[in-house]
Amino acid sequence: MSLASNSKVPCTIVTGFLGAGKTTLIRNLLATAGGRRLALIVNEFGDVGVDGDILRSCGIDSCPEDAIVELANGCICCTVADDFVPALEMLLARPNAPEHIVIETSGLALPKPLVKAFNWPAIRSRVTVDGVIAVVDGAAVAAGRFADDPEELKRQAEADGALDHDNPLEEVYEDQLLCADLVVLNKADLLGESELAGVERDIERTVPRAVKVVRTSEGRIDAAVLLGLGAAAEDDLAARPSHHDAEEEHDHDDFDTFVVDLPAILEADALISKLRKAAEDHDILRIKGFVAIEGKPMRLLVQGVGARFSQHFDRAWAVGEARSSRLVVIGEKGLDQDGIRKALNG
Ligand SMILES: Nc1nc2c(ncn2[C@@H]2O[C@H](COP(=O)(O)OP(=O)(O)OP(=O)(O)O)[C@@H](O)[C@H]2O)c(=O)[nH]1
Repeated sequence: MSLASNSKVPCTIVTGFLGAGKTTLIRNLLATAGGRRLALIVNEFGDVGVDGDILRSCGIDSCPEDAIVELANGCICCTVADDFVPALEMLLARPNAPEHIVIETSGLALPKPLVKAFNWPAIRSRVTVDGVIAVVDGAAVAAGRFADDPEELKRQAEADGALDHDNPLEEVYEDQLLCADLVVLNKADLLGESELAGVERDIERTVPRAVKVVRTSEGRIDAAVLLGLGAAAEDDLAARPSHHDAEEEHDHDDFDTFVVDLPAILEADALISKLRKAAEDHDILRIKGFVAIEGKPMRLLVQGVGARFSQHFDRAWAVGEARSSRLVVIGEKGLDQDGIRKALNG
């Protein structure tokens, strides 16, 4: 490695589909980073910053709150010039410059445009992509979330003879895997050995080059495995094919997001039942946010991935903080916003 590349600040890009466990993995990484001075860029597709809030509340000395930049409301792959590069420059200019920068992309972001940005003159002499880590929701892969729907393909073939209308989820999932230096097969706790082996085969079929796959539960993997891969991915773009290589620009037209503000909640379990039913009825991909329960001093963090929900009180409402309930909903284009709002407000 040359002297110049030695002096570059290594950056790790954490990618992975909606709800795969990126924030959970990064929380764990912060806790095991062993005093290394870190900074974070956290990107959300929906316009309520939930992940940044979760990570800020970790209270880890080596990653103070002001070293965490949140870029909500869209995918950073589309706002590289306006948001991502300025955020990186801002972190590099901090008086206590970070030793390593971790970037959590939104679950719908394509990692390749971000890796490409590391070749921009404004930053190329100062940063390098230490590695792209793709977090995979093992349970979602095993359930066929990212596979083409054979029925739909058949229907389209009969309608217009076209066979190229892939599942849009598959396209995002594959783009993320194809860019990876390390694949973290997460949610292993939800799968048996044969399902895990099946998901591993699926990953190997998708990624033509040899990429290490490690199994995890709750993103528990030592920081030493994640940081220091030394990939310099920005010098190696040709090995990372994307479904969007031929396009100047891409969009995320296949997906929709909106925010639901809820009235006073009396009881958490009843809310979760309602959310689960709405997620099933409307095929919602992701729901997350904070909820105020009447009479409770703590706020409830609600997380839904497909129809799987979890919730816990994550911290007390601060003095003067508005106690409101807001959830981000993400799904494929055509989500029935009115129907979902009605179901949740009813
Ligand atoms: N059972 C199980 N649940 C997990 C695991 N890892 C994460 N989760 C849960 O999955 C949900 C989503 O986890 P996150 O870490 O927020 O996922 P994410 O990839 O950051 O989500 P987005 O940023 O919205 O794309 C949360 O409820 C987590 O507690 C795991 O290994 N096993």
